[in-house]
Amino acid sequence: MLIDTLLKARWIIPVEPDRTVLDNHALAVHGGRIIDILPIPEADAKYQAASVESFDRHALIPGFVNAHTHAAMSLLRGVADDRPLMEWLLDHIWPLEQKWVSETFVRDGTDLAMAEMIRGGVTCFNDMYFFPEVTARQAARYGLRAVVGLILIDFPSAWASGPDDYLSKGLALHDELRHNPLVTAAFAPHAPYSVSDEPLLKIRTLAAELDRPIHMHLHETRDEIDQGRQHYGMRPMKRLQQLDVLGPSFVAVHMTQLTDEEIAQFAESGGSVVHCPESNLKLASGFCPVARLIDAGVNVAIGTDGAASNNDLDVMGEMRAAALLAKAVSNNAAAVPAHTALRMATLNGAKALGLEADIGSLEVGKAADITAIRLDDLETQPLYDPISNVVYAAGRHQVSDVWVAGRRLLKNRELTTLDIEELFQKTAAWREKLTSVQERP
Ligand SMILES: CSC[C@H]1O[C@@H](n2cnc3c(O)ncnc32)[C@H](O)[C@@H]1O
Ligand SMILES: [Zn+2]
Repeated sequence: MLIDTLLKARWIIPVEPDRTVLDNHALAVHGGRIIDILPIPEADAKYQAASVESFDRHALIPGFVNAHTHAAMSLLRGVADDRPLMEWLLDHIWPLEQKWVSETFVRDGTDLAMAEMIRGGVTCFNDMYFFPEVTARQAARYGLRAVVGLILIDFPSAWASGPDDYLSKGLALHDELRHNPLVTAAFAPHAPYSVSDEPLLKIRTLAAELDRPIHMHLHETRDEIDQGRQHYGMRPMKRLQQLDVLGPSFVAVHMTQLTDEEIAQFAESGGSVVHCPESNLKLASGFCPVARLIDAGVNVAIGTDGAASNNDLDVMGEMRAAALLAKAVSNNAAAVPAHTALRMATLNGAKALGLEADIGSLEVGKAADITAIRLDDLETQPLYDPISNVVYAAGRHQVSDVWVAGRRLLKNRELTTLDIEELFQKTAAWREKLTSVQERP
């Protein structure tokens, strides 16, 4: 049988259904999907392929899913380090965004972020930022899978004049994306302290009607809980419960402040949590109780948050940090073992975004969203257990190749769709602009 591509690999780590690692197997890819997984000799006998590639020192794994980011904020990397969330946001980031965010800012920032993510093995990102139609257009243009946030925040921005305008622009974008094979939409109300009840109720209804996830920052810091108590007389999660916003399509980002009762209630709701360990550490927001959430049955995925709070978009780094932190926080070295961490960074992200039928694991019928990781480097030798080395030893510099829907976006560490020199030039120009403007009397 003639197919598009045969990818032969020393190891294939499918993630689903279990911890199995396939030795010397091949992935048969046709029409952007995995149509077969079989031992190399059988693959050679069964398929003729337009392209045959051998990854004899590599593991092929499902592409990473960055389940929470603000891609365009890569242009703000390092502008306001070493501050707690509210000071960072209110005194630095929001004033900068009010001044600089535009269609071109989002285009150039998203391109930079996508280049970084592709080189880090990410094949899908869940974004929340202004001008989401620009993020959607750039993702489709350069071949990365994305879920773009139909954002809503109570205050006006360069993108929308107020809650109703955010909603109508979001709905128009959702309509535009209906038949897009790579880019879909999720409702993205910013946070409990920045979105009032009325728009939240509208989002609840629309999300149910259109069968879209609701992606929101929640219980990020102690300040957020205190503010919720003062303004609404209750903790933010309770308010969302009362508004009936929680449910299986709800994606709560951060969740560092949780009582045992809230963990049980969130598990009962069927929602997902996106854990962003490095952003939580850097902003000193707190620790997400990942092991307790997983024990309660919650689907926990992994996100980087934006490059202004992290300051990178390295999902492999987050995956490792998530595994290590979970052990320290739960005082249990067995918490979040390597395969669980890998699953959080792939399949659980896909589940949170409602994309698990299509991506998140290497299975027949799923899209060919694949990442190749070199395991013959100094840093990844000796090798006893490929999953251990992928999670605990390898880093994003070992990512050699990346495919999304069968299209190769990274070839032996070279980006195939984005021009790196152009990215450097545009990024330098933004840095110049942001730093050269001084207030004159
Ligand atoms: C409405 S667009 C998204 C909005 O979120 C801001 N943001 C970035 N990181 C965080 C975070 O960790 N917590 C809360 N808000 C964050 C970003 O600057 C945009 O204004
Ligand atoms: Zn965020």
